[in-house]
Amino acid sequence: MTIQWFPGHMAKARREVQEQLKLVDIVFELIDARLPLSSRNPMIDEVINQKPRLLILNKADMADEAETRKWVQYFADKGHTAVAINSFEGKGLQSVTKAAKEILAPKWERMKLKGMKPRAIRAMIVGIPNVGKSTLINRLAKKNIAKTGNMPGVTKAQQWIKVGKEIELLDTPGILWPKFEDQEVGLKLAITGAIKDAVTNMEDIAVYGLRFLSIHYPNRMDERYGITSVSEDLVETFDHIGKLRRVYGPGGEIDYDKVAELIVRDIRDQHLGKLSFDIVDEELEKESLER
Ligand SMILES: Nc1nc2c(ncn2[C@@H]2O[C@H](COP(=O)(O)OP(=O)(O)OP(=O)(O)O)[C@@H](O)[C@H]2O)c(=O)[nH]1
Repeated sequence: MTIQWFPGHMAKARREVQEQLKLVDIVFELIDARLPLSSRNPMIDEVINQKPRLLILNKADMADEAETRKWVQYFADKGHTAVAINSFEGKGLQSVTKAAKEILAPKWERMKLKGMKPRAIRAMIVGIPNVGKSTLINRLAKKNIAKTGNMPGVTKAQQWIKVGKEIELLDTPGILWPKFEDQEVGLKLAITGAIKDAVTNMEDIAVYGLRFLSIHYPNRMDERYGITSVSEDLVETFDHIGKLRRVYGPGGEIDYDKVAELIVRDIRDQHLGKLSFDIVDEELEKESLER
């Protein structure tokens, strides 16, 4: 689903999430395991405020496993529990319920001491578009009930989905906007397919992808394209890949648009393996320079 994020829509999305937040004990913040920073809503801390939160790194099947492990540790160091899952195949779902119970254990203990009857934990999922919110809801509910997206102007009664005995999940996820201000974040969202191609230039995405690979995954690039770096003259690199993969136009010349598409498709379809585009060590370095 494509959403145009105009200021009015952002304000409405935020209001809706804040209304839903009143109903729940914990927020499941869904992020893309390939982009644990770039796929987060820029205002998320403010929106969620002090509500307990579990970070869920979804699509872990497509991310670099070593990076994902480091990201889970990174968030733990910042005081957030994070789990990595694959909603598509339903892998790691038990870690979600287990972590939610652990996060809320002190509160439940306090309730028990006050003589209150134990009840199910109420949760909701929040995340940017395309991060897998509906897929996860369906997986947790074990049947197809989540609607994709919400319709403007239609107020829908909230429904609770039972997840085992101990968790109740709101059937409508909170959809918040991605980061826009940073061009690199935009390219990262585009290369993973989180942003629709129509709003981004395919050549820019391909060039970004190749440069990223040459820095972080040169061996994978070598295996696929027989090169480990991107030439100063981009035409040279595109010619090389075009010839290698026989991407010719009707006149026998290299078709650069198609070469760009091929590179992006190769990356998205994992022909270069599992890739992460937010790199923990880079982030830690940035943070240490800012200090
Ligand atoms: N490989 C993989 N694909 C996934 C996973 N989770 C979701 N997907 C795919 O990601 C795409 C988006 O999933 P949705 O569940 O529609 O995402 P959403 O966050 O509900 O999207 P919006 O309705 O746009 O807000 C779909 O093609 C899913 O099949 C996962 O863990 N692994």
